[in-house]
Amino acid sequence: MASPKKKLQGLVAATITPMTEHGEINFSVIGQYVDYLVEKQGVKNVFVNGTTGEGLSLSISERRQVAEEWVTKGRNKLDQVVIHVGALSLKESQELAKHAAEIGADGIAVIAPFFLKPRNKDDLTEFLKEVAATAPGLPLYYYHIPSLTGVKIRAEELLDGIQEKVPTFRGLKFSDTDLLDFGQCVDQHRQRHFALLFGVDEQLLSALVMGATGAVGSTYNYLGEKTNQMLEAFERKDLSSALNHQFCIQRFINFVVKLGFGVPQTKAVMTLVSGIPMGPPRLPLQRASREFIEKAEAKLKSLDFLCFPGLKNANLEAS
Ligand SMILES: CC(=O)N[C@H](C=O)[C@@H](O)[C@H](O)[C@H](O)CO
Ligand SMILES: CC(=O)C(=O)O
Repeated sequence: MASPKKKLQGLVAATITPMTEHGEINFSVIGQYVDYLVEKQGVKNVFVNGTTGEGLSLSISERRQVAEEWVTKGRNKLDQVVIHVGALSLKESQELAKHAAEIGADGIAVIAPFFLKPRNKDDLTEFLKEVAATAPGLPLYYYHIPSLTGVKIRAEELLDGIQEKVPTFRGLKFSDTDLLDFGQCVDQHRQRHFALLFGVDEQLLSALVMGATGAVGSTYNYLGEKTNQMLEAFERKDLSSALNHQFCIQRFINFVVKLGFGVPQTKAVMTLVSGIPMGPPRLPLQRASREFIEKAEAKLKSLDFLCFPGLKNANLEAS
């Protein structure tokens, strides 16, 4: 049975899949990437092969290899490695779930199949149950991201009674801006101690107020330290500092969103900030433009000055 003791909390970085200029996975930098997250960003949990990791654009064999590399390189360094195993084919999801269990991952996450879609909560629960059954020792998280899957089944409804059907169910990653739905996930399931992880980084503070137990996101790769400061301020009930941190994060995200922000741009920003080459994305995504990179770099430098007074960020200077 999935161990109930290790609750997934705090920040979870949605990992990028580093690629070479030729579009192959660049496994050689993952060890360095783990160290960077832990040492420079204070982030000790990862969510592998999700949206940011282009998980659905990788082959099953690549997904297995990426998962293995994170588990291996993260050993004794990371707290939890959660592998996203969602796929259009139940068989593929099951294969990936079984593999995640074999390699010693700490949990699995599953998005709703998004081509031939579940019609309702029961169909979706059935799918999750079948995936979960192949990894009975691993906590399972539902990955709710309706803007990308088009599956709009409300999370609050899905949660209702799910543990009776999927005993390893432990929570969800909620990547949506519907705080009524998210709030009701918290409110109606207090006794269950689910991990309710928010996935819209620019709105995390609102979700913390609503009772989020943690967050999974792309920006924690490079704004992890900053976001941790927000979490700490929130913990000590210093809402005005927490809000200042959130606004600082918003200023950057708002700026890049206006330029067009997605996985290719996340890869470029992470390369810039960490110095670790993330490479281009895989088709159909196209690499970020030179213009985007220059503007994002200038913005990061100006925010460094505005939001981190007295803090020298050598990583930015070096890029
Ligand atoms: C659609 C998408 O990729 N969402 C990510 C996680 O779910 C977020 O981490 C965003 O990248 C982030 O909030 C910036 O908008
Ligand atoms: C953001 C996130 O959780 C993902 O990339 O899957």
